[in-house]
Amino acid sequence: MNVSLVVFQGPSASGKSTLQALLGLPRIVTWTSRAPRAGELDGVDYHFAPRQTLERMKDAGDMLETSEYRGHLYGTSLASIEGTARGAGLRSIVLDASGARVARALLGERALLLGVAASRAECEARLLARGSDAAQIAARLAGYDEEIAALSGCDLIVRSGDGALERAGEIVQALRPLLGA
Ligand SMILES: Nc1ncnc2c1ncn2[C@@H]1O[C@H](COP(=O)(O)OP(=O)(O)OP(=O)(O)O)[C@@H](O)[C@H]1O
Ligand SMILES: Nc1nc2c(ncn2[C@@H]2O[C@H](COP(=O)(O)O)[C@@H](O)[C@H]2O)c(=O)[nH]1
Repeated sequence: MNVSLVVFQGPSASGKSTLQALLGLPRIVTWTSRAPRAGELDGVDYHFAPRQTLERMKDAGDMLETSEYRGHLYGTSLASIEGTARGAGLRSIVLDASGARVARALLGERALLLGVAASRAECEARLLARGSDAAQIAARLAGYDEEIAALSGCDLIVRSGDGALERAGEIVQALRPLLGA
């Protein structure tokens, strides 16, 4: 069975978006009610919208799935996933464990669930470097153990350890043949 969607899953700051960018596949952009971080662009990193907009989309049946994370609503629109369900080429997406389960239910083995792991200390240091304050770091790391445990549902787990980001490039090179990418 050919993979049509690579789903990146893992704790906050484990390196999901970094690996996704290095892999260089077309990305499915999801929706969020949280504010953009410095450098994040609307329509590129996320579709940023007020919670009411996401709730209206959900009520109208326009969302494949939604998830609450640290006081904000996130969701994958049906429109964004439509081509993938029809088999229109390999794409990637970053989702939490509940979203990954929905992708698996929709696409079966055509979804490759890729777990991204890093130690709690590595995630903490990366969150700090990203400019998160102590309360934000504590809130995000509160889910760390559960998010690591949830990686057991993934097809493959990669460790995005600290140090040179070139190591992440090596991970991606190892993945390409598996994906036919
Ligand atoms: N292997 C690595 N070594 C060192 N730093 C890394 C590594 N991977 C990612 N980083 C850095 O850690 C930060 C978080 O990475 P990234 O945004 O990829 O994580 P994420 O899992 O997508 O995070 P979140 O779920 O919180 O959005 C970024 O500043 C990134 O440059
Ligand atoms: N189930 C979904 N999870 C999503 C979606 N978009 C992002 N996410 C996950 O949310 C958290 C937090 O993301 P962040 O950008 O604020 O750090 C992270 O685990 C993402 O994987 C979605 O549409 N559905």
